[in-house]
Amino acid sequence: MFRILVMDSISDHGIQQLIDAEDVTVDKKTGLSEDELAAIIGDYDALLVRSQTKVTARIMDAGKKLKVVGRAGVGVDNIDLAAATERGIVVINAPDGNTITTCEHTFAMMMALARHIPQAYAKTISGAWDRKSFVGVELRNKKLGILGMGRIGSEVAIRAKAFGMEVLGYDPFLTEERADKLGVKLSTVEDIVRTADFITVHTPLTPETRHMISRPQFEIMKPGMRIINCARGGIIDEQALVEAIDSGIVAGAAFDVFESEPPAPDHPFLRHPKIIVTPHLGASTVEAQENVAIDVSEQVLHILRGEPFKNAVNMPSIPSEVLNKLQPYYPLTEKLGKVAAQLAEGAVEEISVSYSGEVADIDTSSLTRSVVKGVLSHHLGDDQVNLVNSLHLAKTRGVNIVSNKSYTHKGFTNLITVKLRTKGEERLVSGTLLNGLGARIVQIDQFPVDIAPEGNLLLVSHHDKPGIIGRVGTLLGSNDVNIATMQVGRKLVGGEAIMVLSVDKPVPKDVLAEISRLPDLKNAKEIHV
Ligand SMILES: NC(=O)c1ccc[n+]([C@@H]2O[C@H](COP(=O)([O-])OP(=O)(O)OC[C@H]3O[C@@H](n4cnc5c(N)ncnc54)[C@H](O)[C@@H]3O)[C@@H](O)[C@H]2O)c1
Ligand SMILES: O=C(O)CC[C@@H](O)C(=O)O
Repeated sequence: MFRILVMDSISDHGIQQLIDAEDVTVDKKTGLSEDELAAIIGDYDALLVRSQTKVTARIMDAGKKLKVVGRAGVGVDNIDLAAATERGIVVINAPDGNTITTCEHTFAMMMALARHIPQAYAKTISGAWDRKSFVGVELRNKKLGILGMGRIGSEVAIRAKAFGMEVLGYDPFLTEERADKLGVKLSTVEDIVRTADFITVHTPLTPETRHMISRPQFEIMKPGMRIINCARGGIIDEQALVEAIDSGIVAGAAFDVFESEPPAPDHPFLRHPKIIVTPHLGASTVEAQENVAIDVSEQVLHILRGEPFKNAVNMPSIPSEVLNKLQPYYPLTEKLGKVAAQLAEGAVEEISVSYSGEVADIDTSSLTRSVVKGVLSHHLGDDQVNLVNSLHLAKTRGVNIVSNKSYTHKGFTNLITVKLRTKGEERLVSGTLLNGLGARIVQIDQFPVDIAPEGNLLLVSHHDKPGIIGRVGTLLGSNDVNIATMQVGRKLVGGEAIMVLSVDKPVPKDVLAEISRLPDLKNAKEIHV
């Protein structure tokens, strides 16, 4: 008999199949402290949570029988994924069940913002009859910029078209074909920021999306624009937003999520007359809560019964004899994917992985998953992609995956080459495991190099002429950026070349822009590995 613990307010109807199952007993609890949960979790095979319960390493250590943690929702920020993976505990989520509900909440917020509904309601019930203070704007013919065109962003786009809005979308995986199908103009972040009347964000919170809308973006916005966040607190810089509203750039904002939840009682959003808020209600409908609970219950039963399952967001344990052979290649393959993702511009259409030498003798399918994980996690966030779901996520985004093997050695005992094709270009990065030195990148595009894939790398494409290396070094030095190592790769004397510098701290954006403007320099890009 399997024992399942259901925490938080998960829909009773949604978990009915668990209650009905003959091989399962279900206990429901809410509001337990970490100590209280740690004291009882040892009796359970599965734990179901929403976002309230924090599933920490300590809880997992106490959960000696725990095989699966189910998250009734999308974000798994409340679950320690690394700890679960280490302990062989599968973490699953329910990524589809609350898409429509959250999209509808976004629309409710956009309309409430356009027509001042919360403010007008508050004044009316206070006894006033004020029709002058709440003149709104129509959505029709307005430009809506959507940052993040995944499940929720795409649904928002479809509804915005029905309201007669012109929709601009940006997402690293949005191809022109898909944008056309949705009736969305494929745009850049800058385009959206400069021209949109309304902006709504639907990305995960990752290092790349944290404060993706901050002071520099507010400064170039169309005066009178409005902004909505029903995704994750922190994507929009809260302090910078308040300043932009107070200086008259932004006419109003609607937020369902906060950088810290619940927000402190003195949070400036809670008193601002032009900001409307809800307490993370995006997924809170009867339907969505049933959907996510049904989805997660179904998968938990599969896992407990040893049947195939979907929606795992971490890696289940692999038999040790297989893992021993694969283990050294995982960090290399994931890093190759991450580097390739940062080299390529535009939506990724194809990821191709070639294995040659010794590595070709192993079953490389999970290494290909690891490359794809590296590519996708750069955009989707490390907590959303893993070896189990990376190919599935690539497929749902229309990314083609190709892999091939060659048993010749090509100068290295083992060599893995990742090619990324986007609409406009194909970028290549090759790596190897060297005895004693570990993972090395040995080729970028047509240029041979020898770099440890670690930390902050600065990649500079230039013409092979005297003085360039010195000029780049001086600029970095005068801006207090220390160079740890440097490599130059070229095919021909005086031809195209690249310089790869490993630097001790991230290069400030303005310094990067200054480097890009140096004579004989084609491009400078920072890559984080
Ligand atoms: N308010 C709520 O209650 C609620 C409910 C459900 C989901 N969410 C949140 O909404 C967000 C979107 O959920 P989803 O189900 O649509 O996820 P999704 O994974 O389907 O879509 C996210 C999209 O963001 C894109 N993206 C990543 N980095 C980007 C960048 N720098 N610029 C532009 N796009 C980028 C990804 O490529 C992806 O397509 C998540 O943060 C999720 O946690 C909130
Ligand atoms: O209401 C919830 O459980 C949070 C929902 C949402 O933020 C999610 O990530 O699915």
